Amino acid sequence: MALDILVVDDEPDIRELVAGVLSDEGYSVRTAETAERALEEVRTRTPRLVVLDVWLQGSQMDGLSLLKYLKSIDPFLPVIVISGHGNIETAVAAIRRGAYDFIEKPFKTDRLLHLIERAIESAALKYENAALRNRAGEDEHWIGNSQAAANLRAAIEKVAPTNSRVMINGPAGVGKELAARLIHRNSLRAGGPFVVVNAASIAPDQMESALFGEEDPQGRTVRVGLFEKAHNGTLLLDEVADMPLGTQNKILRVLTEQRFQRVGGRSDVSVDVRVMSATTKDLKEEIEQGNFREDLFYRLSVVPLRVPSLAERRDDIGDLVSYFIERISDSSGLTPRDFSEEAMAVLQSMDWPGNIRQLRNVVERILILSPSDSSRPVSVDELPRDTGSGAMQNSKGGSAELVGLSLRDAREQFEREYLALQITRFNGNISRTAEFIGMERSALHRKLKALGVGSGLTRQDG
Ligand SMILES: Nc1ncnc2c1ncn2[C@@H]1O[C@H](COP(=O)(O)OP(=O)(O)OP(=O)(O)O)[C@@H](O)[C@H]1O
Repeated sequence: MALDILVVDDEPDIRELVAGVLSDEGYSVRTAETAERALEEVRTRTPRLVVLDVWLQGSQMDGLSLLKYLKSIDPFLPVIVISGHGNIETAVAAIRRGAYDFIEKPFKTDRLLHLIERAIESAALKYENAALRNRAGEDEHWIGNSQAAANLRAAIEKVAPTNSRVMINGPAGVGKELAARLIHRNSLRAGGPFVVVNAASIAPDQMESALFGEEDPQGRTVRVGLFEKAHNGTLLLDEVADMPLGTQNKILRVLTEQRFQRVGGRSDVSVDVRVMSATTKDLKEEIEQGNFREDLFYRLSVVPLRVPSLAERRDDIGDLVSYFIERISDSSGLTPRDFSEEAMAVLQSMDWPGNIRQLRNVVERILILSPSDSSRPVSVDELPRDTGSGAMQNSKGGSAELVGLSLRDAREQFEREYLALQITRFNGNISRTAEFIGMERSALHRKLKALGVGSGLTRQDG
């Protein structure tokens, strides 16, 4: 996708020369002869780079003020200042106000092109770092060789280069956002931005301003919207079912016309954005209940993709665990450890309601809690018993650890847990416990002793 550059210069020769050279290099170029005209162009769409002559004849607003304004709407927007001979002081002032660099007239076009490349690279790094900071710890690799994972990977590769709108459905933490990211990375828009908006985390009355940006009564941009930030790239509408109905209308319009107006604005902003959506909800049901527009659903769901839950692809758990061990130990310096066969068997028998995100958290927690000198494999005892949402219960509702044990050991373990629970429940009273479980008091005593249960629990014996 051609990068969008705005050239602001009052001298037609320079404007045309620079625009011509940049077009030849494959950039998409807009020009403005005054600061006011530049503002209009920026209003139509925020460019990816601005070449600005700060000495603008015939403009009401001076070049430095224009620069200040550009920086206020996007602090990372690279601006290269052209300065006339003898204007070095102004150029230095421009750098202080956030310009990337300056170039003095007359200049060699090669040098300008070189500067532009460097400025775009440096801005891309800044955007990327900001995105990384927002998403610290996120991975980019698609792990999984199960049939379900392989099918999905094939679908991702197929749909990526098509530019079609994709609707990704699946339970929480299953990798929907990662799937969208991979589609973007494998698409023709890979060089453009990938922007995510989570509809569930934005207040409904802020949604339109977040998506479409905002203008003040003078028509100046006070907020650049996410649609505009995603120009030439991809916008993921995450938790799209939570989008307010009013906003759904407006999105529908953008999808049809690829243009919109900022909140409070009058002029049209035109963008080229591939829109993808993700949802944990059944949108057909949401449509029936009147929460989601059917026409929008069909627009968004040109290609539907379903990401299966982790419980539907247990074969991937081993690979995912190894992957997370490597990633987490690399990024945080924790000592990597293997998992014992029994511990792996336990992980593979869990329900994982929080899916891959939960598995990753469990691995991380185990590595953090590992003794610093431990090189032995992670044992069943080290697995967290409760992960906040009952994950360590397997699908049959049984105790997870039992899966890794022989029948004899499992029976013993079960008896131990069962009796400890009953004794706690009867407040340490052996007689009541014995009566409830249907055992002789003396037999229960013997059993508890043999299993090593109850010494601290038997507070009263009635
Ligand atoms: N196939 C995979 N291989 C490696 N890591 C994965 C895979 N799928 C998901 N992950 C990781 O699991 C975590 C959760 O994934 P992601 O945020 O994409 O899920 P989600 O379905 O979008 O969740 P939510 O519905 O809560 O937004 C992330 O750290 C992601 O990198």
